Amino acid sequence: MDATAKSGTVTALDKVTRHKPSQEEVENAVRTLIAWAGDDPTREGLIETPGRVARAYSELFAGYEQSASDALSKIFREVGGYDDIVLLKDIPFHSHCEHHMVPFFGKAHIAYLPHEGVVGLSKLARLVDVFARRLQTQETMTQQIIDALNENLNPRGAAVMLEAEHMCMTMRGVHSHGVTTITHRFTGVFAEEREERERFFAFVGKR
Ligand SMILES: Nc1nc2c(ncn2[C@@H]2O[C@H](COP(=O)(O)OP(=O)(O)OP(=O)(O)O)[C@@H](O)[C@H]2O)c(=O)[nH]1
Ligand SMILES: [Zn+2]
Repeated sequence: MDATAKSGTVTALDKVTRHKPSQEEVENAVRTLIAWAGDDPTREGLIETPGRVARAYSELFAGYEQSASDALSKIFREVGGYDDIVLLKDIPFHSHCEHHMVPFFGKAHIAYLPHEGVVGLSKLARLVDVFARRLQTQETMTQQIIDALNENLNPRGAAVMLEAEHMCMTMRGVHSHGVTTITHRFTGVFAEEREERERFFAFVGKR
């Protein structure tokens, strides 16, 4: 799959493979940016910076090497017949906007109504991380998370809400501080039944 496929829906569940530039190419690119910003990439304080930035990028964009289906592959079917809502709220995430490559960060709230079993709770936080650690828009990330839930868990319903602050609006450009962007998607029973949506909003404290 090429990098453009990641903004799709179902195909977004898999790892994104693409030509990976060499370490030398990456470090040269960072040197160019430092010089373009107006500093001297050969001065002592900056000499190791290109290597550090490359290591930091490996971590911040590790999501390209991961897949949502790996995170959600283990299903527990023995839950004593439990089939009511499973909701994780306030899952912290940090991502980067694809327009400016500047951080946006906030909280994700995820719920599903089990059908064929449940997943380990930590896996839902891992799922958010897989997509957060890529270049994103908040809308795409919201859609990718709910697609992954539906694809891997086949739940009776799924709900995802993200609330985030975008540094590209705070630190530059319009300089609007304290703005929270909220995105949400509902599928299955959550999309069909207002009562279920209300329950979701009540649990996440948005009612
Ligand atoms: N819809 C959406 N927009 C985003 C997201 N992150 C950043 N943006 C916006 O992307 C837009 C890019 O607009 P452009 O006009 O192409 O770029 P720009 O000149 O840097 O825009 P300004 O930020 O207004 O200075 C801006 O309005 C950002 O606020 C996101 O997750 N979703
Ligand atoms: Zn931006």
